[in-house]
Amino acid sequence: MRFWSRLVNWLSSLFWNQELELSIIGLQSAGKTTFVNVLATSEFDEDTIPTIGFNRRHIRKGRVQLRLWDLGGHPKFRESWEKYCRDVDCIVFIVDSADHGNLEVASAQLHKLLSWPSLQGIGLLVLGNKNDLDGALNEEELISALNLQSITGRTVACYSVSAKSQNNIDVVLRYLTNLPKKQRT
Ligand SMILES: Nc1nc2c(ncn2[C@@H]2O[C@H](COP(=O)(O)OP(=O)(O)OP(=O)(O)O)[C@@H](O)[C@H]2O)c(=O)[nH]1
Ligand SMILES: [Mg+2]
Repeated sequence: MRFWSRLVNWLSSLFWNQELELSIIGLQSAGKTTFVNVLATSEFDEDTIPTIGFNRRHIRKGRVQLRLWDLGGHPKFRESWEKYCRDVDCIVFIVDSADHGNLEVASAQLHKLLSWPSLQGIGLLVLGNKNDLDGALNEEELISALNLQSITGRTVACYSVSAKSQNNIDVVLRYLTNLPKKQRT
């Protein structure tokens, strides 16, 4: 029975709308809410306020409905990240790639989160945001600074983006809307 219902779900996903559940995490001020707003409206809105807890957002892109958890990055909200990442299809980690002083903390928080057994195998997309700013790390430098090469047992992708100038946002959107559901290895 389980097999048949899975087969029917898979076949329908080929022809009808797909839903993808994503969690957007990262330190405070990395630009998570800004990024989600840009995905939704294609416009940069400078007037974001720090996210308290989380925002739930649903964004339709073609056949794909993105169901997002935009989580607060302040230290007091980080303990709850795992709870919102357990059942997602992909974890999106956003980092301010020009904020060199916070890269070590960002890396530590990311690896701490990924060590949860409940998150084993869930795909990871790392976005180095704010590449419009001087001194922003490129993708290669980000991979090294966040020690992404040490991550095993899951699919990892990394892009340098700017929510402000919308640089590479189309590439990220293409990546997300082509993700298979429950991208677990
Ligand atoms: N220069 C530049 N500034 C950006 C970019 N993206 C976001 N910002 C700015 O960064 C600041 C923080 O953005 P938010 O989107 O609120 O950050 P957040 O990660 O949601 O922060 P929390 O909700 O506190 O976790 C705002 O002033 C944004 O305008 C970008 O690509 N470039
Ligand atoms: Mg926010």
